[in-house]
Amino acid sequence: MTTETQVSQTPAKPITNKEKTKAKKRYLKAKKDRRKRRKSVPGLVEKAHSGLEDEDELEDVALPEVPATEEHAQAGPSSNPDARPHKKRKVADPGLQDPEENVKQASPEDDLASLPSTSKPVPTIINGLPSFPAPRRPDAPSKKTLALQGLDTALAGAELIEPSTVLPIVPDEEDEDGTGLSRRMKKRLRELSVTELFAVQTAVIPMLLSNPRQRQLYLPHGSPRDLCVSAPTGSGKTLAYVVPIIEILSHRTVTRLRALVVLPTRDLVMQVRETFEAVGKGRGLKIGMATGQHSFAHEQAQLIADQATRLQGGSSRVDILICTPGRLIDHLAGTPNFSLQHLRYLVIDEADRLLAQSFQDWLVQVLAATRPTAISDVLVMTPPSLVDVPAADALAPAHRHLLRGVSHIHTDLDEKTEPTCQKLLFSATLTRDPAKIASLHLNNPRYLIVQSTSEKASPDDGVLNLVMEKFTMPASLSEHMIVCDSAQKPLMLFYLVHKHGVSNALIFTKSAESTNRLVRLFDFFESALASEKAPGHQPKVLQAYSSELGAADRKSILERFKSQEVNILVCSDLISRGIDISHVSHVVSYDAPVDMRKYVHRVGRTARAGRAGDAWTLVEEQEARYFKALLNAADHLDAVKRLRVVEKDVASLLPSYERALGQLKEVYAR
Ligand SMILES: Nc1ncnc2c1ncn2[C@@H]1O[C@H](COP(=O)(O)OP(=O)(O)OP(=O)(O)O)[C@@H](O)[C@H]1O
Repeated sequence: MTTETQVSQTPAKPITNKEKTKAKKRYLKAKKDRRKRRKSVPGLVEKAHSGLEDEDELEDVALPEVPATEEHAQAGPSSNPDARPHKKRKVADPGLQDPEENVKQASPEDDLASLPSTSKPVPTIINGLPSFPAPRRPDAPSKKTLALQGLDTALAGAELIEPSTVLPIVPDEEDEDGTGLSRRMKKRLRELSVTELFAVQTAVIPMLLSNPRQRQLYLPHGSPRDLCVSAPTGSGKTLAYVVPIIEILSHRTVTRLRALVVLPTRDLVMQVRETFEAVGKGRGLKIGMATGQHSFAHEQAQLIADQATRLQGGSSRVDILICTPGRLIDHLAGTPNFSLQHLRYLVIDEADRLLAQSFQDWLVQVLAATRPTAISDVLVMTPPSLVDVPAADALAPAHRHLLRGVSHIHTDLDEKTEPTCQKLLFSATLTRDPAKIASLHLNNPRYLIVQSTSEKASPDDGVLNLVMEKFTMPASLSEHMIVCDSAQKPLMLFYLVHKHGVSNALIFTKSAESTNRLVRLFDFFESALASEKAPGHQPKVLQAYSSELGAADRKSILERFKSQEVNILVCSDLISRGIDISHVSHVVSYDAPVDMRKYVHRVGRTARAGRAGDAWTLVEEQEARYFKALLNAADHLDAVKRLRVVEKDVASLLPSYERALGQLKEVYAR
């Protein structure tokens, strides 16, 4: 302690300049010697790098000796003895140099000079070891490549059908045209004004009818191939499945539930039922519906002949059942003898919408019901009062092993039996989701895509368009959009109605609230306009159509619209899918759709079966970017023409509009 204090207290002896110079000389000499020694001992640099030398030495060793480029390496450190020592730079690319190698880098000028004309990075040799070119980030795969990755092989090999394809129906000769249609069916179709088959029908009908084996009701030793069809709105998908089902089921002797058609809404069920009734007229097939419109007991009585006896083969009053998924599940769970074992066809129309509905896992339950279950399961599912007497009654071939009391010894010669249920999926916007497709357990499926192919298009393009949601629109459809302030939307609608002849129209809004408000304003506007015009002026009749209305009201409104008593229906997306009203000549999206699928289905309510139609979308200014991006992503922006409306275009409507607005405000104030 004292020593330390003493030392610290002793004043330091000043070092003279002469002594400083001597010390420096000694230091430089030692340094020079060290360098000489190091040059004579190869591998010292590496040693230094491994931390055996002190930092000062490392710097000295590395700086002049490591060239950054090949040129420097070849020239060697002595090629330019006058060159200024390079400044130490940070290693720019960690992939190019090991950051731990504290080596000197070339100056930027040297870098540029040393780059070959191709400007590609040149391997650098550091002390004999090559350094590799800087790793380059590979180009991102194109959207096309990504979209085609992991595709279902059946989808990748989809068959494309040109939308303009038609096939005239030759009335007299049976199957002269290769369609497999009977003379009777051709006659019926002509009575219904169907004189030619549309594109989707030319592909689907022969596929289901022309092979005699396919016409059988049971195919237990070779299940039929399933079918997925994507075709534009209004292209005739309904007849594509209704006609073959009627043709094949007409050969049946006993009534069994052999065709099940699942649709997303009650309105669609009724519409498809009408088509079945019309095409199957006089064939003796019984067609039933299950939508929940009637009481459950009433529906049970309509569907099942014998609910009292437990029949393993099931019991059915109908050959064809058209239903919504919810009610179907109710019957599977709670209707005795309701069985899907005899199903020959399971049709899922508007398939993408239905597959998106997870309601009680309806699809899993339906598929399970088509397959044979173990006898123990049958007994568990049977109401207790019926357990004792499971009477065998015409089990489907794939279910025969469940037959009680009949012993069967299995041998190697037994062929495996499968249910004969053939799945047919239809949509204008078929799903591309591999998980959803997988959930259907499709049997060796075939994909058909109705889509125009340009000469330049590759065979992949059709599939790619489907996968990338570039859906085909009806050729006879004209599309327009008006970008306006949100407050101007009602005025723009009135402008379309009165200046562009928008009538026989469906107007889509985003909510029931929006529908009600619009209908009120429209009524006020029409009365105000009528009071201004000549006495003969006929105001337009507009009616709301929403889920808030009862089934009977909705039916009556649709009928009044079909008979053109009502000129315009204002509705939600409830009827944006599938509804077929031939005289709809205009569709207005009063509130712009939020996705491309919705857009496709809405505009598809017009321009059906080759008829002309116009679709209009009112886009609020703040939505314009999003809406255009949506169309652009589907390669559809160019098809939608922008209509610019200026003040003078709407000037004559303004007085009535302002009066109507005043009246609406009063109503809401109350
Ligand atoms: N071959 C045909 N000849 C004449 N009209 C036809 C023919 N096929 C279908 N139609 C008519 O075309 C209209 C549209 O048919 P459908 O409702 O089956 O279309 P869709 O493809 O199911 O449309 P969406 O995808 O909108 O449900 C119907 O009115 C139908 O009667």
